[in-house]
Amino acid sequence: MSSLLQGVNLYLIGMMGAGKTTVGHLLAKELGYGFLDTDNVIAQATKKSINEIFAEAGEAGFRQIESDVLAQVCSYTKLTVATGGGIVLRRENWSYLHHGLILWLDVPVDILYARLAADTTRPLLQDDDPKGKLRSLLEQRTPLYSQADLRICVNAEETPEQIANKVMQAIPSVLKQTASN
Ligand SMILES: Nc1ncnc2c1ncn2[C@@H]1O[C@H](COP(=O)(O)OP(=O)(O)O)[C@@H](O)[C@H]1O
Ligand SMILES: O=C(O)C1=C[C@@H](OP(=O)(O)O)[C@@H](O)[C@H](O)C1
Ligand SMILES: [Mg+2]
Repeated sequence: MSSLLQGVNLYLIGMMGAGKTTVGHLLAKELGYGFLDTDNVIAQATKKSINEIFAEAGEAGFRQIESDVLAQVCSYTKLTVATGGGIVLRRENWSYLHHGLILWLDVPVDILYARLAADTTRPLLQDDDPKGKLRSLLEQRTPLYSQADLRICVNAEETPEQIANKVMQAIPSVLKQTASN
């Protein structure tokens, strides 16, 4: 499969809690690729947590660092990259993402909420109504996530391993489409 992707990076996009980091790890192993998580790269580079960056620089400050990191990351090959859920917001990020194959993990809000209800590491969810916030973010971002090359819909029962298998099976169909275009 690694030779089939010919070193082209795989970028995972989707909402907070969609499983980009979890499934991304598994896909990297399957593809024989390296793995990067843009949030982890940001935290390592700044020596700050995502919460600290949002508190000190605001969302706009975080988005700038996120774009800078993505610009660096896309100069490498053979990577599976788990992105942050808001990477789709900036137009310039799409020019980087389109260097690779873009995969949307599409997960319903109820599942996202169940996974993240007790999580304190997503600053945008530190809200009086986190479920409503997830719903409005998903509504706002769906037209953007829809621009992915491949959309994988996930249900509540599917394990990360099953989702990774589903992605691996779906990748050839997208490559065929690209080749015939
Ligand atoms: N398929 C899954 N089934 C159950 N829990 C999952 C699944 N995928 C991810 N999780 C859990 O959901 C939470 C968010 O996953 P994560 O990979 O960090 O998502 P993202 O990077 O998209 O925000 C983590 O606690 C993770 O263990
Ligand atoms: O959706 C978002 O705007 C964000 C998602 C987070 O990453 P995950 O999608 O990995 O949770 C992180 O980048 C930051 O908290 C902002
Ligand atoms: Mg993540």
